[in-house]
Amino acid sequence: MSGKLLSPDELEAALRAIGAERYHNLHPFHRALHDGRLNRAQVQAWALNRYYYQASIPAKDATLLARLPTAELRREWRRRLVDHDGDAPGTGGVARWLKLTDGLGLDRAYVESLEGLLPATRFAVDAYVAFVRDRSILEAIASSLTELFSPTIISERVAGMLRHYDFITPETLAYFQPRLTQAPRDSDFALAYVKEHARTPEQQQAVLGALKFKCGVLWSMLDELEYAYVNPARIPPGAFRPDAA
Ligand SMILES: O=C(O)c1cc(C(=O)O)c2c(n1)C(=O)C(=O)c1cc(C(=O)O)[nH]c1-2
Repeated sequence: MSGKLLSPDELEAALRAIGAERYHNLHPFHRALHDGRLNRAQVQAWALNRYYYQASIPAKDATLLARLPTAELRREWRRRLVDHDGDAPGTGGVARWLKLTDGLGLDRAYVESLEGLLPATRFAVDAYVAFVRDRSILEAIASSLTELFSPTIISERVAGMLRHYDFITPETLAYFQPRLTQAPRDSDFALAYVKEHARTPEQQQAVLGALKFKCGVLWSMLDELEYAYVNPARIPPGAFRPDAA
């Protein structure tokens, strides 16, 4: 499908419309998480699976960084690596995510081993990393644009989880606070980039397709969490079992 050439602002509106329709804040598992309808084991399963997403983001950003053609772009993108990996042991977003899994009572070595992952988590996250590796730079940058919508979901999540779960504290949710400033900074850059560089109908459709793909990555991770851990729970063989942890 080619379609007509959109103005940069029409392209932005089309991207935002995709988020309004497809972002994972609309998924029933997220609604249940934020509204306090999950038990501790189900929150554990969410955090354990999301760990793989968090831990893979810097690898995804490193593959893109290596392909970026200018120092200016690389300088912008390398900040993301520092945000996630930190610049010393124990710092950065992945380390802060492990504070969440610690706080939920999960064994750190077990989380990091990835042994308890749901198969669909692995498929979805690996597909995202491969997409960013294999597609055009424009599509790779566009696929990060779900972050346009993440500050809203993160604010809802932090407020909702603190209100509803007695096993959640502000310290365990420390991961999310810096994201409220990092995500808008990152997505402002990515949005300006795609608005400037998607100059043909084909490129614009590719950008829109990249965002739809990414929404599907996030959505499908929640689909399997719901299938596996919400009654009637159908946990795949080998995946995290709360009763056995
Ligand atoms: O909590 C969330 O719902 C959420 C969503 C997303 C996203 O929309 O991809 C990211 C994050 N968090 C996040 O913490 C994060 O570091 C991040 C990086 C990226 C990316 O695609 O590069 N997305 C996200």
